[in-house]
Amino acid sequence: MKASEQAMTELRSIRDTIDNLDAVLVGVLAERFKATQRVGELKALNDLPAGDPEREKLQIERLRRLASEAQLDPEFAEKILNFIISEVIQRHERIAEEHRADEQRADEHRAEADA
Ligand SMILES: C=C(O[C@@H]1C=C(C(=O)O)C=C[C@H]1O)C(=O)O
Repeated sequence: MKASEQAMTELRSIRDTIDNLDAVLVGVLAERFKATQRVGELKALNDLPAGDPEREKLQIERLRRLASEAQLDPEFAEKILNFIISEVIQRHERIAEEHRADEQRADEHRAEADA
């Protein structure tokens, strides 16, 4: 096999691995967002704040440690986690707003029924 053919074979094989890993990433992210969706509902139902900076601090410390152990740049790992968490917090704020709007509609209904 020519050197370039060998390189192309290896390139295709590595790209297959990358495609499989991307599929795993999407699956893991989807599971994570399902879990955080439920957290958002629990927070909305119990009037808890969308964000929890204390918890985030511990998560970032832990993720940076895990990243270092896995030879992944901890700065990069922190950036990714912060990006995901800020999306989660926005979603929690939206869930809380929707919950408040539902409550308000229910109050208005009750007031109309009592009138
Ligand atoms: C999911 C939560 O809500 C927010 C999002 C977090 C996350 O995506 O990991 C962590 C803390 C909170 O700011 C939580 O409080 O556990």
